[in-house]
Amino acid sequence: MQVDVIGVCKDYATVRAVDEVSLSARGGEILALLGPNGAGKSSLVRMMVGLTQPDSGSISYQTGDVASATLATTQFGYLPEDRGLYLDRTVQDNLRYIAKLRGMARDDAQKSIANWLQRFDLSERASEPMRQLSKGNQQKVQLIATLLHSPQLVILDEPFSGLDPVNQEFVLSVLEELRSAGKTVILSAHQMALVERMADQLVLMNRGRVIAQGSLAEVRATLQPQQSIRVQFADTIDEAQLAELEGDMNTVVAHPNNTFELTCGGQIDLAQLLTRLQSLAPVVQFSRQHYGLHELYLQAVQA
Ligand SMILES: Nc1ncnc2c1ncn2[C@@H]1O[C@H](COP(=O)(O)OP(=O)(O)OP(=O)(O)O)[C@@H](O)[C@H]1O
Repeated sequence: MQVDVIGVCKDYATVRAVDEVSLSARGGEILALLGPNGAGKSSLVRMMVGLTQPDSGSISYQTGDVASATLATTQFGYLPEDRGLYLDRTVQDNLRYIAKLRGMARDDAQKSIANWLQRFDLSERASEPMRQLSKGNQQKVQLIATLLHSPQLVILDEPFSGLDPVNQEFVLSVLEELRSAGKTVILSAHQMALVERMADQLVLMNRGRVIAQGSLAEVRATLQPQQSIRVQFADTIDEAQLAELEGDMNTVVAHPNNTFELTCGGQIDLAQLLTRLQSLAPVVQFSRQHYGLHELYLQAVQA
């Protein structure tokens, strides 16, 4: 299924929560929404699953040749930010209830529930009230409730929150499995290292707006992060000479062994910089630090 969000805005009383957001999520792809608290991620996903309506713009869904402005409950699974299962009811009762809401036949529901409980290592907890489970295990039951009817579109608001590293890895593998099965996966998350490993498309939001989107390489190109360069000269150099280059640099930090850490803007011409450095003394090492998603994100939202 393809989800197309075009120029969507959403206002609450005094705040524009979502501001002219456009994106396309496709089958067989994981799209990750990233952004600080209050960036508008939950407001956006709530509109994508039809819980609220955009004030302007449009959201449409395409399955094969069939386009629609709405989703049937069987077509999507949604993990809400404020989790919604009944704490006094057992794990099994909760999941049966959700399966019924999703239109599953009793036998299919039972099989799917048993299968997912086993995969999430919760089979033995099936008859316990939700309240007795740890936060992480409650979260796993919520995930099962989202996936048990095998929806084409899976939308997860912070699926990793409350999970320990082992369970985060497990959920990551489940999401990759969904992608391999051709499902459309949209999630919001704060765990950059996990997102960087799995997402095909990133949508970085801040104050309701998209500030960068695309693959990690495309996001990097859009944000043009600062470059951090390490240079080592063969001989001692006159630091005053290096300082003359400082017009181009944000910072120059000296280290032992004629080594310097240079920080400069994203657009600097590295070949030209190297030539200029070589005019000071022979350069024996010249390397650029690789920025991961975490650093890109921090630079972007703190700008
Ligand atoms: N129901 C609501 N009524 C009024 N304001 C709201 C409502 N829901 C969200 N907001 C506001 O809209 C903005 C975006 O909030 P939203 O929850 O979408 O952000 P988020 O990116 O999901 O944040 P978080 O990472 O903290 O979950 C915030 O300023 C928030 O206070």
